[in-house]
Amino acid sequence: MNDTQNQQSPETCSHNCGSCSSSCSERSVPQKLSPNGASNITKVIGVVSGKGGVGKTLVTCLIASELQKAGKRVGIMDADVTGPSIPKAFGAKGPLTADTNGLNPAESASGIKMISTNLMLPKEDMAVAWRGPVVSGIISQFFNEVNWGEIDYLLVDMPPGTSDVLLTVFQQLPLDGIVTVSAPQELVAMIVGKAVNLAHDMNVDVLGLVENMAYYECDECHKKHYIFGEPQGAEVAKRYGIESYATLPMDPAIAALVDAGEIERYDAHDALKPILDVIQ
Ligand SMILES: Nc1ncnc2c1ncn2[C@@H]1O[C@H](COP(=O)(O)OP(=O)(O)OP(=O)(O)O)[C@@H](O)[C@H]1O
Repeated sequence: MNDTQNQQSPETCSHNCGSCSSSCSERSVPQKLSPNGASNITKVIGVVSGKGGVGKTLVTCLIASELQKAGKRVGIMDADVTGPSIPKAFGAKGPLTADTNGLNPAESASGIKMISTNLMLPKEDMAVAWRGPVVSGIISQFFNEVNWGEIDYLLVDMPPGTSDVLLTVFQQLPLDGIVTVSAPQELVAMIVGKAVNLAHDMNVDVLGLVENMAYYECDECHKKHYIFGEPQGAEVAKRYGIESYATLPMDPAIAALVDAGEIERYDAHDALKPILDVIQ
Protein backbone atom coordinates (compact mmCIF):
# COMPACT_ATOMS: atom_id res chain seq x y z
CA MET A 1 0.00 0.00 0.00
CA ASN A 2 1.48 3.45 -0.84
CA ASP A 3 1.36 6.54 1.37
CA THR A 4 -1.61 8.14 -0.38
CA GLN A 5 -3.68 4.96 -0.04
CA ASN A 6 -2.75 4.95 3.64
CA GLN A 7 -4.19 8.43 4.24
CA GLN A 8 -7.83 8.77 5.24
CA SER A 9 -9.90 11.88 4.52
CA PRO A 10 -11.76 13.58 7.45
CA GLU A 11 -14.99 11.95 6.17
CA THR A 12 -13.56 8.41 6.24
CA CYS A 13 -11.43 8.81 9.42
CA SER A 14 -11.50 5.60 11.50
CA HIS A 15 -9.54 7.30 14.35
CA ASN A 16 -6.89 4.59 14.01
CA CYS A 17 -3.76 6.75 13.64
CA GLY A 18 -1.50 3.71 13.73
CA SER A 19 -2.62 2.64 10.24
CA CYS A 20 -2.92 6.14 8.70
CA SER A 21 -0.07 8.38 7.52
CA SER A 22 -2.04 11.65 7.43
CA SER A 23 -0.68 14.58 9.50
CA CYS A 24 -4.14 15.99 10.32
CA SER A 25 -5.00 17.98 13.46
CA GLU A 26 -6.82 14.96 14.95
CA ARG A 27 -3.67 12.86 14.95
CA SER A 28 -3.08 11.13 18.33
CA VAL A 29 -0.02 9.02 17.39
CA PRO A 30 3.13 10.93 16.27
CA GLN A 31 4.06 10.58 12.60
CA LYS A 32 7.15 8.41 11.96
CA LEU A 33 10.13 10.40 10.70
CA SER A 34 11.55 9.98 7.19
CA PRO A 35 15.24 10.36 6.32
CA ASN A 36 16.21 13.40 4.23
CA GLY A 37 16.21 13.28 0.42
CA ALA A 38 19.95 12.45 0.21
CA SER A 39 19.59 9.37 2.45
CA ASN A 40 18.36 5.86 1.81
CA ILE A 41 18.27 3.65 4.90
CA THR A 42 17.19 0.03 4.43
CA LYS A 43 16.83 -1.08 8.07
CA VAL A 44 16.72 0.77 11.38
CA ILE A 45 17.62 -1.34 14.43
CA GLY A 46 17.46 0.02 18.00
CA VAL A 47 19.68 -1.25 20.81
CA VAL A 48 17.87 -0.99 24.13
CA SER A 49 18.57 -1.82 27.77
CA GLY A 50 16.04 -1.59 30.57
CA LYS A 51 18.83 -0.29 32.82
CA GLY A 52 21.94 1.92 32.39
CA GLY A 53 25.54 0.76 32.33
CA VAL A 54 24.99 -2.83 31.15
CA GLY A 55 26.87 -2.48 27.84
CA LYS A 56 24.26 -1.11 25.41
CA THR A 57 26.79 1.15 23.69
CA LEU A 58 29.32 -1.67 23.46
CA VAL A 59 26.77 -4.01 21.86
CA THR A 60 25.77 -1.28 19.37
CA CYS A 61 29.45 -0.82 18.42
CA LEU A 62 30.10 -4.56 18.07
CA ILE A 63 26.99 -5.31 15.97
CA ALA A 64 27.84 -2.34 13.72
CA SER A 65 31.45 -3.51 13.36
CA GLU A 66 30.47 -7.10 12.50
CA LEU A 67 27.91 -5.95 9.91
CA GLN A 68 30.50 -3.62 8.36
CA LYS A 69 33.06 -6.49 8.25
CA ALA A 70 30.40 -8.57 6.46
CA GLY A 71 30.35 -5.96 3.68
CA LYS A 72 27.22 -4.05 4.74
CA ARG A 73 27.05 -0.26 4.75
CA VAL A 74 26.43 0.77 8.35
CA GLY A 75 25.58 3.93 10.30
CA ILE A 76 25.22 4.51 14.04
CA MET A 77 22.99 7.15 15.55
CA ASP A 78 23.94 7.91 19.16
CA ALA A 79 20.48 8.57 20.61
CA ASP A 80 21.97 8.41 24.11
CA VAL A 81 22.12 12.20 23.73
CA THR A 82 22.99 13.11 27.34
CA GLY A 83 25.56 10.30 27.82
CA PRO A 84 27.09 9.90 24.37
CA SER A 85 30.01 7.50 24.06
CA ILE A 86 29.90 6.05 20.52
CA PRO A 87 32.57 8.37 18.92
CA LYS A 88 35.07 7.66 21.69
CA ALA A 89 34.83 3.88 21.16
CA PHE A 90 35.71 4.38 17.45
CA GLY A 91 38.21 7.21 17.96
CA ALA A 92 36.02 9.55 15.86
CA LYS A 93 36.30 13.30 16.38
CA GLY A 94 34.38 16.44 15.41
CA PRO A 95 33.72 19.03 14.27
CA LEU A 96 31.17 17.82 11.73
CA THR A 97 30.68 19.52 8.39
CA ALA A 98 27.41 20.38 6.66
CA ASP A 99 26.35 21.10 3.09
CA THR A 100 23.12 21.35 1.09
CA ASN A 101 22.45 17.62 1.71
CA GLY A 102 22.53 18.09 5.50
CA LEU A 103 24.96 17.31 8.28
CA ASN A 104 27.76 14.92 7.29
CA PRO A 105 28.37 12.08 9.78
CA ALA A 106 31.87 11.25 11.08
CA GLU A 107 33.40 7.95 9.92
CA SER A 108 35.28 5.20 11.74
CA ALA A 109 38.50 3.66 10.37
CA SER A 110 36.45 0.99 8.54
CA GLY A 111 33.88 3.49 7.25
CA ILE A 112 31.01 3.18 9.77
CA LYS A 113 29.11 6.49 9.68
CA MET A 114 28.16 7.99 13.01
CA ILE A 115 26.40 10.94 14.53
CA SER A 116 26.51 11.92 18.19
CA THR A 117 26.16 14.96 20.43
CA ASN A 118 29.80 14.42 21.39
CA LEU A 119 30.87 15.29 17.83
CA MET A 120 29.19 18.69 18.20
CA LEU A 121 30.37 19.80 21.63
CA PRO A 122 33.31 22.21 21.90
CA LYS A 123 34.78 19.93 24.61
CA GLU A 124 34.29 16.13 24.81
CA ASP A 125 33.71 16.19 28.58
CA MET A 126 31.13 19.02 28.53
CA ALA A 127 28.01 18.15 30.56
CA VAL A 128 24.78 17.85 28.57
CA ALA A 129 21.83 18.63 30.87
CA TRP A 130 18.89 18.90 28.47
CA ARG A 131 15.25 18.16 29.20
CA GLY A 132 13.25 15.46 27.45
CA PRO A 133 11.64 17.59 24.68
CA VAL A 134 15.05 19.05 23.67
CA VAL A 135 16.58 15.56 23.60
CA SER A 136 13.70 14.23 21.46
CA GLY A 137 14.14 17.17 19.06
CA ILE A 138 17.85 16.41 18.67
CA ILE A 139 17.15 12.73 18.00
CA SER A 140 14.71 13.60 15.23
CA GLN A 141 17.30 15.96 13.69
CA PHE A 142 19.91 13.17 13.87
CA PHE A 143 17.58 11.05 11.79
CA ASN A 144 16.21 13.45 9.21
CA GLU A 145 18.75 16.27 8.91
CA VAL A 146 21.83 14.06 8.51
CA ASN A 147 23.16 13.01 5.12
CA TRP A 148 23.30 9.26 5.81
CA GLY A 149 23.66 8.47 2.09
CA GLU A 150 22.97 4.86 1.08
CA ILE A 151 23.17 2.58 4.11
CA ASP A 152 21.96 -0.96 4.75
CA TYR A 153 21.68 -0.65 8.53
CA LEU A 154 21.24 2.28 10.87
CA LEU A 155 21.90 1.12 14.44
CA VAL A 156 20.45 3.38 17.11
CA ASP A 157 22.07 3.42 20.57
CA MET A 158 18.83 4.21 22.39
CA PRO A 159 18.47 6.35 25.53
CA PRO A 160 19.02 4.18 28.65
CA GLY A 161 16.25 2.85 30.87
CA THR A 162 12.57 3.07 29.98
CA SER A 163 12.18 6.87 30.20
CA ASP A 164 9.73 9.10 28.33
CA VAL A 165 12.55 9.94 25.91
CA LEU A 166 12.83 6.26 24.99
CA LEU A 167 9.09 6.16 24.39
CA THR A 168 9.31 9.20 22.09
CA VAL A 169 12.15 7.59 20.13
CA PHE A 170 10.08 4.43 19.70
CA GLN A 171 7.22 6.58 18.38
CA GLN A 172 9.38 8.77 16.11
CA LEU A 173 11.79 6.35 14.43
CA PRO A 174 10.71 3.78 11.82
CA LEU A 175 12.30 0.90 13.77
CA ASP A 176 12.47 -2.51 12.04
CA GLY A 177 13.35 -4.17 15.33
CA ILE A 178 15.31 -3.89 18.54
CA VAL A 179 18.07 -5.83 20.26
CA THR A 180 17.91 -5.82 24.07
CA VAL A 181 21.00 -5.88 26.27
CA SER A 182 21.23 -7.07 29.85
CA ALA A 183 23.88 -8.01 32.37
CA PRO A 184 23.62 -11.25 34.34
CA GLN A 185 22.05 -11.21 37.83
CA GLU A 186 20.19 -8.02 38.78
CA LEU A 187 16.61 -9.17 38.15
CA VAL A 188 17.37 -9.71 34.46
CA ALA A 189 13.92 -11.00 33.66
CA MET A 190 12.14 -7.95 35.03
CA ILE A 191 14.47 -5.49 33.32
CA VAL A 192 14.40 -7.26 29.96
CA GLY A 193 10.64 -7.65 30.36
CA LYS A 194 10.15 -3.87 30.62
CA ALA A 195 12.03 -3.22 27.37
CA VAL A 196 10.27 -6.10 25.61
CA ASN A 197 6.80 -4.98 26.75
CA LEU A 198 7.51 -1.44 25.56
CA ALA A 199 8.55 -2.80 22.16
CA HIS A 200 5.43 -4.94 21.96
CA ASP A 201 3.23 -1.94 22.86
CA MET A 202 4.89 -0.08 19.98
CA ASN A 203 4.53 -2.99 17.53
CA VAL A 204 8.32 -3.34 17.18
CA ASP A 205 9.94 -6.80 16.83
CA VAL A 206 12.46 -7.91 19.47
CA LEU A 207 15.20 -9.51 17.36
CA GLY A 208 17.59 -10.63 20.06
CA LEU A 209 18.85 -10.53 23.64
CA VAL A 210 22.55 -10.06 24.39
CA GLU A 211 23.66 -11.00 27.90
CA ASN A 212 26.81 -8.93 28.40
CA MET A 213 29.58 -9.76 30.89
CA ALA A 214 28.07 -13.25 31.16
CA TYR A 215 31.40 -14.90 32.06
CA TYR A 216 35.15 -14.42 32.29
CA GLU A 217 37.39 -16.74 30.28
CA CYS A 218 40.72 -17.59 31.90
CA ASP A 219 43.70 -16.70 29.65
CA GLU A 220 45.61 -19.81 30.63
CA CYS A 221 43.14 -22.70 31.01
CA HIS A 222 40.35 -21.13 28.82
CA LYS A 223 37.79 -22.21 31.39
CA LYS A 224 34.70 -20.00 31.57
CA HIS A 225 34.00 -18.58 35.02
CA TYR A 226 30.43 -17.44 35.66
CA ILE A 227 31.31 -14.71 38.14
CA PHE A 228 27.72 -13.48 38.55
CA GLY A 229 26.19 -16.95 38.51
CA GLU A 230 24.91 -19.05 35.61
CA PRO A 231 23.52 -16.84 32.79
CA GLN A 232 19.72 -16.72 32.82
CA GLY A 233 19.30 -15.08 29.42
CA ALA A 234 18.43 -18.18 27.38
CA GLU A 235 15.49 -18.91 29.65
CA VAL A 236 14.43 -15.23 29.69
CA ALA A 237 14.64 -15.02 25.88
CA LYS A 238 12.44 -18.11 25.60
CA ARG A 239 9.92 -16.76 28.09
CA TYR A 240 9.50 -13.49 26.17
CA GLY A 241 9.59 -15.10 22.71
CA ILE A 242 12.83 -13.27 21.73
CA GLU A 243 14.16 -14.62 18.43
CA SER A 244 17.87 -14.97 19.28
CA TYR A 245 20.19 -14.98 22.28
CA ALA A 246 23.94 -14.36 22.60
CA THR A 247 26.44 -13.88 25.42
CA LEU A 248 29.53 -11.66 25.57
CA PRO A 249 32.39 -12.24 28.00
CA MET A 250 33.72 -9.74 30.49
CA ASP A 251 36.96 -9.08 28.64
CA PRO A 252 39.68 -6.56 29.58
CA ALA A 253 40.55 -6.40 25.86
CA ILE A 254 37.14 -4.80 25.23
CA ALA A 255 37.76 -2.04 27.78
CA ALA A 256 41.27 -1.46 26.35
CA LEU A 257 39.99 -1.21 22.75
CA VAL A 258 37.19 1.18 23.80
CA ASP A 259 39.76 3.37 25.58
CA ALA A 260 42.03 3.31 22.49
CA GLY A 261 39.12 4.19 20.15
CA GLU A 262 39.60 0.91 18.26
CA ILE A 263 36.57 -1.17 19.22
CA GLU A 264 36.01 -2.31 15.62
CA ARG A 265 39.18 -4.43 15.93
CA TYR A 266 37.45 -6.70 18.48
CA ASP A 267 36.28 -9.99 16.98
CA ALA A 268 32.71 -10.58 18.19
CA HIS A 269 31.56 -12.53 15.13
CA ASP A 270 31.20 -15.94 16.78
CA ALA A 271 29.76 -14.56 20.01
CA LEU A 272 27.13 -12.43 18.25
CA LYS A 273 26.37 -14.86 15.39
CA PRO A 274 22.85 -15.78 16.60
CA ILE A 275 21.89 -12.07 16.65
CA LEU A 276 23.65 -11.25 13.34
CA ASP A 277 21.86 -14.15 11.62
CA VAL A 278 18.46 -12.73 12.61
CA ILE A 279 19.35 -9.14 11.69
CA GLN A 280 20.69 -10.00 8.20
N1 LIG B 1 31.92 -7.22 28.22
C1 LIG B 1 32.67 -6.21 28.65
N2 LIG B 1 33.97 -6.41 29.02
C2 LIG B 1 34.73 -5.38 29.46
N3 LIG B 1 34.28 -4.11 29.59
C3 LIG B 1 33.01 -3.85 29.25
C4 LIG B 1 32.14 -4.88 28.77
N4 LIG B 1 30.91 -4.33 28.51
C5 LIG B 1 31.02 -3.03 28.81
N5 LIG B 1 32.26 -2.72 29.26
C6 LIG B 1 32.73 -1.40 29.70
O1 LIG B 1 31.78 -0.91 30.66
C7 LIG B 1 31.51 0.48 30.44
C8 LIG B 1 30.01 0.70 30.23
O2 LIG B 1 29.62 0.09 29.00
P1 LIG B 1 28.62 0.81 27.99
O3 LIG B 1 28.98 2.26 27.84
O4 LIG B 1 28.56 0.00 26.77
O5 LIG B 1 27.26 0.70 28.82
P2 LIG B 1 25.85 1.38 28.52
O6 LIG B 1 24.82 0.38 28.88
O7 LIG B 1 25.79 1.92 27.14
O8 LIG B 1 25.85 2.57 29.54
P3 LIG B 1 24.80 3.80 29.62
O9 LIG B 1 23.50 3.20 29.94
O10 LIG B 1 25.37 4.63 30.73
O11 LIG B 1 24.83 4.46 28.28
C9 LIG B 1 32.37 0.91 29.26
O12 LIG B 1 33.55 1.50 29.74
C10 LIG B 1 32.70 -0.39 28.54
O13 LIG B 1 33.92 -0.34 27.86
